[in-house]
Amino acid sequence: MQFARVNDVTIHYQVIGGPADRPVIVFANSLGTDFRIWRDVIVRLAGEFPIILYDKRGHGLSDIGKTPYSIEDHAADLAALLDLLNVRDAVICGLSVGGLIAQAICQTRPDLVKALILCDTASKIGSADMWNARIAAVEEHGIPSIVNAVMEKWFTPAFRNPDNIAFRGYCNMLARQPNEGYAATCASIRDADYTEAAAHIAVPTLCIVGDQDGSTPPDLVRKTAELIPGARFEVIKDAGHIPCVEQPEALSDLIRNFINTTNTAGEAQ
Ligand SMILES: O=C(O)CCC(=O)CC(=O)O
Repeated sequence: MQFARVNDVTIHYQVIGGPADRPVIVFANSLGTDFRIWRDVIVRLAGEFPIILYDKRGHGLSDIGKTPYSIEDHAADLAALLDLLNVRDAVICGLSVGGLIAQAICQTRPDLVKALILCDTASKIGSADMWNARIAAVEEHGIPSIVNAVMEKWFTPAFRNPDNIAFRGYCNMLARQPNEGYAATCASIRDADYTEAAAHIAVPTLCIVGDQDGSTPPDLVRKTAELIPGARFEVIKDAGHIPCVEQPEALSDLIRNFINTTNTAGEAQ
């Protein structure tokens, strides 16, 4: 296990070595998850690319830190971690709030970003009312009280079969995140809007969405892709909000193909 101290929080991360002449892929996960959600993608891409995974503050084995947070706080943690690891020009693959963090870091630290993969995310996610209701539910009754509702957005009905032990495991993953870190991250999503910034993204970008995503549906992700100059847009079949869990092969193929067809000068071919 690897831990780093950045911005007064302990961050849990993992580095998986790969060919030095290939870009580093940095995976930033979604609300209420830790970096284990990428496992089935990592086993497919390991050996082809160096890989970095991490738990954002308030999630997994990372500290909760001082709350509330902003997306810029999350982005500053990731930037500090990459500085510590001497990483520049990475491909940042962000899922949902991880995609907001990727958009933020693109603005604040463009030297760290060679390309963006925005997975099941948007330039703005949800409304203030929706996030305030979610924060109130978590503060009053804890994350377990919202697990069933959230799972309907995360996964397709086929995956939500009660006999699917992986489904049970991901319910546990969400329920066991710290309430305070989860609620603080909800507030950071509520307050983030990268709609104006999207037009200024100057790196090759791939936007991906599961066809049954209930949190950031295909139309929302398509609209975000349309705001970003030259962005590609792909839909993964039979997936909800977390395609790295439900359709890891399709997602890995899209990531590999995107990187392999993006030249070192930073232009999509
Ligand atoms: O998944 C995220 O990072 C935020 C978007 C969302 O609303 C997902 C959820 O419902 O948990």
